[in-house]
Amino acid sequence: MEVRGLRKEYPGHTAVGGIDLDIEQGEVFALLGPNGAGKTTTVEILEGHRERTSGDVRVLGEDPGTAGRAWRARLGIVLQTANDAAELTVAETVRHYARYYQNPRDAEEVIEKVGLTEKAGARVKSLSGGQRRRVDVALGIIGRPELVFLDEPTTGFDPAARRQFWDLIRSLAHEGTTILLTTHYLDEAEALADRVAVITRGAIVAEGTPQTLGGRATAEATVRWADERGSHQERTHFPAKLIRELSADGREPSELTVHRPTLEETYLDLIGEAR
Ligand SMILES: Nc1ncnc2c1ncn2[C@@H]1O[C@H](COP(=O)(O)OP(=O)(O)OP(=O)(O)O)[C@@H](O)[C@H]1O
Repeated sequence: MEVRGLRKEYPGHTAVGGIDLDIEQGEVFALLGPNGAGKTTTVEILEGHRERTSGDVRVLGEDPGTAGRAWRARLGIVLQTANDAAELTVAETVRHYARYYQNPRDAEEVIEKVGLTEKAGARVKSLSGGQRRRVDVALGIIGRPELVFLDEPTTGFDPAARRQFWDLIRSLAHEGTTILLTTHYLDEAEALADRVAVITRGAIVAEGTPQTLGGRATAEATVRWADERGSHQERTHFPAKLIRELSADGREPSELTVHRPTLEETYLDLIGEAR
């Protein structure tokens, strides 16, 4: 996917102010940013669900503004919640959506992948919020999409369901599916994404791997340790050198830790929020 100079203007308000993005096939890419930053607007333009004001956009080789049904069938879109089929059971709903695609995944397999096998016969409307969200995910992947858009996919999931969902995303990526995800959970971005971009006020302020975003990997480290004189901490760009000095002549500094900014701290710095 290639995006160049993407802009979306609303009367009196620029929601997306000219962003560039390149996402490779098979990549898991996370879009991070505070409420109102422009993530959903961007994603909806890429999905072909919203018109852009200007900029060049290519998704699976086509312009989402003009691409047709055949293109759409190659996408998997996890909507914020498809409640229209709530009277149907989980299995009926998934089978129903499968019929829209030429080469769908097996419905039972997808239900199992999202961890709803025990609820396959239950009506969608009887499910909990997190279970419904899993149905949304099932519907997003039933058509064997080449590219999946996930807008805050794990909101409302319990911790075990999130871990299970992460495994599912990893297995899709392993099969070569491209994934574009928005999330407010930094641990989710760190666990899943090959690359992340931070968007704030309609602009991308940083982009990179979760490990290196915003200079994280080489940021000043805080080294903490203790000795007979008490606890110490020192900030340094050269933690290994400091530790070599501390452990000279065979001493072993106790309670030794090296802390570099977490993804969350880096993110909060980037969006200009005080830690
Ligand atoms: N139809 C619209 N008309 C006018 N302004 C809009 C419209 N849709 C979105 N906006 C504005 O565009 C900006 C970006 O919104 P968007 O939904 O893309 O943010 P977001 O990053 O997805 O936020 P969140 O994390 O809350 O989902 C916001 O300031 C929003 O108020």
